[in-house]
Amino acid sequence: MGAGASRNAEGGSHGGEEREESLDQAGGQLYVSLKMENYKKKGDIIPHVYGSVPLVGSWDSSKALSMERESASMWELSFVVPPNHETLDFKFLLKPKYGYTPCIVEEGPNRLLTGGTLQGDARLALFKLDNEEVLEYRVFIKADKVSPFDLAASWRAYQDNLRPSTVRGIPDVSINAVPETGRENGSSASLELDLEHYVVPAPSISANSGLVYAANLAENPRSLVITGVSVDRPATIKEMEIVIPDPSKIYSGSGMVESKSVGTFSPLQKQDSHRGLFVDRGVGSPRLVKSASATTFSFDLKLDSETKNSMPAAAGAVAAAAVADQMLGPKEDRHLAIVLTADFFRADNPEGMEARNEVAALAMDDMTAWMQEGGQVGIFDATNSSRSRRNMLMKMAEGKCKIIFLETICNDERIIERNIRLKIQQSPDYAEEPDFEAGLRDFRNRLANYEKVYEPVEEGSYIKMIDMVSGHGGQIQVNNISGYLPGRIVFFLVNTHLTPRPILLTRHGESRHNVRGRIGGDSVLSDTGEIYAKKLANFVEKRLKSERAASIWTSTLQRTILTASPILGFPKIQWRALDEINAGVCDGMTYEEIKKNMLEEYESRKKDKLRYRYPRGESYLDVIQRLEPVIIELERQRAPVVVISHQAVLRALYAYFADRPLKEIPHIEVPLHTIIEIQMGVTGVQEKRYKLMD
Ligand SMILES: O=P(O)(O)OC[C@H]1O[C@@](CO)(OP(=O)(O)O)[C@@H](O)[C@@H]1O
Repeated sequence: MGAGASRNAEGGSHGGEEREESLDQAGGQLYVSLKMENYKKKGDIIPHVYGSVPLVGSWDSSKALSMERESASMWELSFVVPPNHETLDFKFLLKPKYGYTPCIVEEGPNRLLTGGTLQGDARLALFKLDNEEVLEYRVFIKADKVSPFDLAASWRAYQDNLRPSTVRGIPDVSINAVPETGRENGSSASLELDLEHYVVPAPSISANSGLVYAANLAENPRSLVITGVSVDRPATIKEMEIVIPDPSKIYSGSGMVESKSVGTFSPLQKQDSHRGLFVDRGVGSPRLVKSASATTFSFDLKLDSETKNSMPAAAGAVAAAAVADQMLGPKEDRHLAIVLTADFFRADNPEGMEARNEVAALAMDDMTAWMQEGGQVGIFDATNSSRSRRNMLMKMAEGKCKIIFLETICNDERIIERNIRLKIQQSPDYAEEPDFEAGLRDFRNRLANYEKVYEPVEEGSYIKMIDMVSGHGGQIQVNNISGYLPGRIVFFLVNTHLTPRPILLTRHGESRHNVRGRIGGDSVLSDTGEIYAKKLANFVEKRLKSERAASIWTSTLQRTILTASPILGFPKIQWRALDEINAGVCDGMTYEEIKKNMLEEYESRKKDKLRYRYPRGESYLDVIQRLEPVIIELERQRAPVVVISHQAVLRALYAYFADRPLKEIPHIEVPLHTIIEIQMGVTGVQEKRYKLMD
């Protein structure tokens, strides 16, 4: 493992107190490595470990952790002790390879690890067999304080070397191999083969079930979906966009993030009644509307401007950056626009050109008006492939917003071909074209027309993303970009992609605190919660059976870790950022108790649940802010992720993907024992819910 204060069975310390303390502060955890050595051949007996924490069976020998054979004579087991368990009592026991009995517990007192130090000096484990024979094992115990980064690095090393790690239990990063004997889920926990059986409609308030959020309709070029003009096929496709921030609107005197919103503006939205308002899930944006006629469009903008005093759905990442920008960045960069390029009318069609410029100007006007009302980052979604068009936009933006052009270039014929096909299949542009081949011809002609007028961006501030779609290699060029928020936008763009993959969100199984109506805390699962954990494992096994690269993310609280524990065969990663909202002084209380003993607090929360911060705890806005790295990491992942977290946290995450307004977040329904599947991909974001328990 990586750096860390290390103590071995001899009680020697390999790291100073100072180092240990700094690891504690960095969220270090105790990584325990146990080895047992015995040269006598006892192949039918397997050493196990059981002890005082749920990870090692809570003194239930049937839940003891089995050690792995490291060599002919050596057995090994590694695990990470939950941060809340300062002390770990444990013992070794022997179990037969087949069946549970006899189960022979080692002689002598319990072994005790306190704060990383082993008490006592028991370097032998003695087991009395039935025939009075004593079986002797040499014991090696090592306890290291490790940071989550060390654990993540160990997982990466595992991936690089394709060598199964023996780390098990509940580390920040762990891998549970699927045992040869298969799962031991009880029958009450097994699921139907057909997962569709468990599908339930999303609650009406979320209103997004079955609805496609038109996020990034095609990887390249996004804006081509808005056109209906015929031309030839180019070898490369290019596009650009602009973003506009207004940090002045996002920072209130109270020190909280007050507002931030991101919008996507397409010139064609003004004239094409088929088109929906684009939603860029990555940065939050105006709400999706199914029909974006001029009226709907302005109505939608109005909706957004009404929320100008609130940050839009889970835009914590950008908001944090914008707050910093406000404090640290240049004051003149009030607004920022990202402009898409790649035109759709023929250059030799003067009427078309005029109409096109007119709608572009109208959309730009809309965007700047929206900014005046509180909008911060706007995405001007058009092709803008000629210098003259870009000049026009820059002139219009003068004194109103800062423009960053975003040009994406794709030289990969296969990706272009895939996108063209997706476009014909899924875009409303071709909804009324029954002949797929005719659609293809039309679109290829259109692309050829873009090529004729295309002039690479070489002016102003720009970001060029070259061949970055596949996730392998590629290049990003950044010119004349400064300020915290533009920097964060670059960071976001580098990490985001449209590879289709599901994200499964679920709360932990019912906890004992849930049963008693107590908030927060770190209780274990109720019996019902344990059944859910098994059903979830069953579900994940079926749903992700061919997805070996998938991973399971939990918080650092027991109820999520225990919910994840029956899931086998996938790496598990703990995130402190996924911990439940910190209820501060109210932690462990029921809502009734808060009302009775702290009426003012109760009322304040009721009045403004989003901004209310528990004394010595957190607000929803705080939770949203701390989710930034999780969101970026979820955007970056190309394989499925199962996120097992908590009510408040999942409300915020869900709102980000479903593009729900900020003010709704604290009230979004995220029931227990329900899986929300978010399907990410080139056609936007789709949602499906599964309810595993009645
Ligand atoms: O913001 P509210 O609606 O109080 O919901 C958050 C609460 O949900 C709870 C359950 O009441 O979350 P969870 O069980 O998912 O960890 C509390 O721990 C938490 O304080």
